[in-house]
Amino acid sequence: MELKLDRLTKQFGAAIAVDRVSAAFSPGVYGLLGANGAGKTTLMRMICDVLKPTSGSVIWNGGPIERLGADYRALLGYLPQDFGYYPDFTALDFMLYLSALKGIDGRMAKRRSMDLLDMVGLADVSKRKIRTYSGGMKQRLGIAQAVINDPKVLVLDEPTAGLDPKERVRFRNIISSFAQDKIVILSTHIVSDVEYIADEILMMRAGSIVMAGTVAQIVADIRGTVWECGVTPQEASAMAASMNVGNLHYDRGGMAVVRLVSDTRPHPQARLVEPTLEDVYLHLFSEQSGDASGERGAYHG
Ligand SMILES: Nc1ncnc2c1ncn2[C@@H]1O[C@H](COP(=O)(O)OP(=O)(O)OP(=O)(O)O)[C@@H](O)[C@H]1O
Repeated sequence: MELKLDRLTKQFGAAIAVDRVSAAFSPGVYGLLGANGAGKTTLMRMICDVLKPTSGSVIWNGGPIERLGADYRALLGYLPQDFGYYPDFTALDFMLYLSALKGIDGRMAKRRSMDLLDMVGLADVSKRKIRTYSGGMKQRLGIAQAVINDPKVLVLDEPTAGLDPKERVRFRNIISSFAQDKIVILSTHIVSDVEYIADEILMMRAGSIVMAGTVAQIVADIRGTVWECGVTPQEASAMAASMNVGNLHYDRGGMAVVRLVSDTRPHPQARLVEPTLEDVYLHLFSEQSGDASGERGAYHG
């Protein structure tokens, strides 16, 4: 079971939204991390065969998906960013409706719909109209509908948008439980959404995958360059203006504690600290970090 992207490219007029992305996915959870506009949605829409690439291809088990057509879509589950929910349907009716569209027969559809609604914690409210659901409940319904056909490939585009921290945790746990024997690709710009559940992280910037690997591999890349130091507020402002400062907070004594990425010791009091995925993200996506894709070279699978 393998999904491959081969120099996948999408151009809108003169703008290149996705630029020769190559990657290979086997069962597991992949976190596609990138700032707004990095090209995540465009990439996912091509993976789901709802947007034709300008060039390059998506290959499922050795065959380009444009040749597989409906056979490929039958093994795909997709939660788009702007998912339409039919507010006057109940969750159960909505699941049954989608089951019918996917050719799942009546009795089986009902059992599976109820099982999935139960799994995402909506069994008790399955007969309530979707318009009465909170954002988190709608997102959980979004996941349930995406897996109604027991997909081999599950693509979730910013599935945690609008969720509170508790719902995010719940959502991550649901995804982890679904992920066995499936390829799950999940896009987000929130590091903690994927830090704990992704087997592999793909960092996307300006249409390219600029880094890929396990959290440990990615983090190792900047080990020895993440510093923390306590400085005066004036020093903190000067550092923020000229260096790649990530987190900054003021302690009770009025001193600033600055966390930053720098190849050299940024301040006499600075001490090296263990890097996190958030440090890598802030480093890659900070405006001052220069062209990280050029610096590190785009990753082509
Ligand atoms: N249909 C379109 N026509 C023209 N430009 C587009 C179209 N879709 C996307 N783009 C452009 O392609 C680039 C990538 O957009 P995309 O939505 O894929 O990014 P993203 O990483 O998913 O961001 P977000 O998290 O904001 O959705 C952006 O510059 C966007 O304006």
